[in-house]
Amino acid sequence: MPAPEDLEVAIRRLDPDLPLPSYAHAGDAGADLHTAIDLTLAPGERALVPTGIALALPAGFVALVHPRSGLAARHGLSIVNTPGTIDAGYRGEVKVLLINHDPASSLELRRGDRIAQLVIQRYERARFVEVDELPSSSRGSGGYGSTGGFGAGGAVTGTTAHDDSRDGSA
Ligand SMILES: O=c1ccn([C@H]2C[C@H](O)[C@@H](COP(=O)(O)OP(=O)(O)OP(=O)(O)O)O2)c(=O)[nH]1
Ligand SMILES: [Mg+2]
Repeated sequence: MPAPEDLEVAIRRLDPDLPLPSYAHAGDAGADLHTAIDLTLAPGERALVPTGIALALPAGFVALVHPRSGLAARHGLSIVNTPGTIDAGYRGEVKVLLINHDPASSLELRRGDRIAQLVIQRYERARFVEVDELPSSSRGSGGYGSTGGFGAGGAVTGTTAHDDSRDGSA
């Protein structure tokens, strides 16, 4: 049931037999997206899955493609590029880059299954202003566990983390 304050978003159904994205409950942030195809994902396999819709978001809005937590918890299904970014100017089919993270089980999805959810939100465009020095802050360049985690872990160091030597804080 649309509320008067709902944002109007133009949508094209590229697949006339699939339902439009819909919110399961009032107050939900995510509208569920459906797969337009049957597919089976082997353990570790990924696939770019069509949803049968195309959008024209109003200027200043973005749609983010998020995983559904139930499928993630039960089957290890996620999205490789989570959250996927649907730009306001994009007019092509919305697709979902699914991945089966389960180490042992294949996952079968049927056309029409709800595979992901679309969260539409406002965004800011930045004007990047180059400076020689950034304003100081209490965090500074501390990150990657600098405030402590669980167990004995401290800040992450080594080649997989950000190389601090490039920002002068090493
Ligand atoms: O999960 C996604 C992510 C993106 N897109 C579409 C809409 C988006 O506007 C476009 C480009 O996405 P992105 O900018 O993330 O990809 P890119 O690799 O940077 O491609 P491009 O060079 O086209 O910007 O692809 C999807 O349909 N699903
Ligand atoms: Mg891009």
